[in-house]
Amino acid sequence: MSQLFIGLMSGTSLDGVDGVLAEFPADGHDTPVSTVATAYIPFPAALREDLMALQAPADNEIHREAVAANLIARHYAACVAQLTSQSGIAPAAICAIGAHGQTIRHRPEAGYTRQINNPSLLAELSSIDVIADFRSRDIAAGGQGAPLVPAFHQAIFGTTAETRVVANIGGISNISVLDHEQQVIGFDTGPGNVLMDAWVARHLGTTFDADGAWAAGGRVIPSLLQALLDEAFLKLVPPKSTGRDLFHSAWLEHKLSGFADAGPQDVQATLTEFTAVTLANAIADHAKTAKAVYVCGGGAYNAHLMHRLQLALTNCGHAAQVASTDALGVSPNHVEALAFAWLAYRHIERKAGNLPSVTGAKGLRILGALYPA
Ligand SMILES: Nc1ncnc2c1ncn2[C@@H]1O[C@H](COP(=O)(O)OP(=O)(O)OP(=O)(O)O)[C@@H](O)[C@H]1O
Ligand SMILES: CC(=O)N[C@H]1[C@@H]2OC[C@@H](O2)[C@@H](O)[C@@H]1O[C@H](C)C(=O)O
Repeated sequence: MSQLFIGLMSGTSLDGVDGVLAEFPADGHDTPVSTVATAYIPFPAALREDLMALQAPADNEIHREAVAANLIARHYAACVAQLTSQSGIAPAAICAIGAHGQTIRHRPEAGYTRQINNPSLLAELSSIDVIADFRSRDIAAGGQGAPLVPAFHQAIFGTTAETRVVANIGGISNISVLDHEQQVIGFDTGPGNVLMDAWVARHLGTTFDADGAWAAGGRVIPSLLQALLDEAFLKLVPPKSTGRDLFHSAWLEHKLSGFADAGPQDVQATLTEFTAVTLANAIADHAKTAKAVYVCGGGAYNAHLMHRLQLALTNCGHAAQVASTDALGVSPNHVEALAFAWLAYRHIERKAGNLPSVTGAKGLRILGALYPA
């Protein structure tokens, strides 16, 4: 007998919610995990704008946050409905939903992080137990509350055969260094797609640079790349995490002052390089013996970025080969949602979901709170 869980993730790209319905062992072991169904519900443009506005302090936030949280819960419920109808599995057969919520503020140094959602409404609409608010307990224990996926990466991708890195390139990027001879290292490396998406929206009116084709036709501006790399967060020693709180449009505007003559396509090439170089530097500093870097998140579909990441690693004198998590049998699109299904499974099993070596928490903690169906 196995246990079924749903994982729902909507990340810093603010594009929509990824869902997976997955099967975990009945005995509490981490593997085997198998994906039964997947779904993706894009957010309408108006919700994306509301979520973007909530990333920064402004008027009447409590009301706007609550309204957006209800809408998030309704989109989450639509994603769950798609998973159950696609698979033909009844809600009553599903143990729980792990729902990440939408990050609108991440301030571990101030003692909080906020992932908006209405888990009660989601439980009401789906008739399935919901586990939510995964990050707060780790922060209560002195941790960053992020990144959380390294524990899951270790559980399903860890091996004694090689040291490997899993790099998640979503809105923000993070890495997990999986070396069976030492504790997992994991931290946010800086921007993933967030700056590239903002630049492309402004100049092409699209939500992202498909396959990195626009960036591939531009030239990297070395002095601008240096200006971007001159950021205190990048020099911090882990544990560390970040978000739109730091890497927002105003941050980019500030860096671009003095580059008024730079062509937009060259800026895009430089922003893509910035993501590749910050990832490569983090891997070179913390995963010297890694043989392979497996990329997940939407950035895995940016062919130009993948190519630049490989080049940046080679330029650092690193021998690792870059591939996507498809090579490990999990589609890059589904890794994060699967991680939140796994975190819900861990909660129900009353097992810890955090890694103190990654987040800096005082100890292992069971993550999340349960909202009964
Ligand atoms: N074909 C593609 N070409 C280029 N970029 C792509 C492509 N497909 C997806 N992306 C990028 O991936 C982003 C979405 O990635 P993802 O779904 O991993 O983000 P997320 O869940 O918000 O991430 P996180 O929570 O890790 O920050 C898009 O905004 C886009 O920039
Ligand atoms: C606060 C927050 O939402 N952080 C996200 C974000 O997106 C990527 C990176 O920054 C990571 O720290 C985290 O997400 C993944 C799922 C994590 O916790 O591992």
